[in-house]
Amino acid sequence: MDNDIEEVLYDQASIQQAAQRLGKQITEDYAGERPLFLSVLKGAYLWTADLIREVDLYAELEFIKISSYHGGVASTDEITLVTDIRSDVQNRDVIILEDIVDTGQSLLFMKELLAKRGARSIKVATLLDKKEGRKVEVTADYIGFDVRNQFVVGYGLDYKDFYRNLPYVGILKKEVYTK
Ligand SMILES: O=P(O)(O)OC[C@H]1O[C@H](OP(=O)(O)OP(=O)(O)O)[C@H](O)[C@@H]1O
Ligand code: HPA
Ligand SMILES: [Mg+2]
Repeated sequence: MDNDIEEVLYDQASIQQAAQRLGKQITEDYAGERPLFLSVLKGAYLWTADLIREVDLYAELEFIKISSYHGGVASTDEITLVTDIRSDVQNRDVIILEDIVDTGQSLLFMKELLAKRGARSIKVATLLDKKEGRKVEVTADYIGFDVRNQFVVGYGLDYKDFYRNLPYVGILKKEVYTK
């Protein structure tokens, strides 16, 4: 797999540092509260595992599965809710956990869904923020790293459902998806 990577952007150590930094911030910001972490599958599974272990709060964890890329390198602009949560988010302080915010459409979908269901507050902690990719206006509150407008994989992020198990985030060589 390493041969398919143009450049490693963030290795395990820098991702751990980002998790520690954001975990500490969330712990301070939510002191005395019991937030609900909502991890967006599949991409956010590793980030979720690392980030929440850096948070010292009575927090709950739920998973929701949505999809828009269907394995490709571009958003289909259509969000499919694959697996919903069963718990009630009404009056809850929800922290959405994402691996990446790119066009922003997945995040906007999530925010609208939670708002409609009566969440008290909604914040977002993302490992990567690709601001140049935005098609809709939406922002994250806790950001690990800003990335340029290139297709990245690893540490949860996929191309055709592969590369999620790379222990780092890297730029996928163009020839891998243009051939
Ligand atoms: O800001 P956007 O352009 O909407 O892109 C961000 C979303 O796209 C990816 O999910 P994907 O649809 O690939 O599903 P996956 O997590 O199962 O890979 C990623 O995990 C985010 O959830
Ligand atoms: O750059 C990306 N890589 C993998 N998945 C993604 N989903 C949105 N942007 C990306
Ligand atoms: Mg994907």
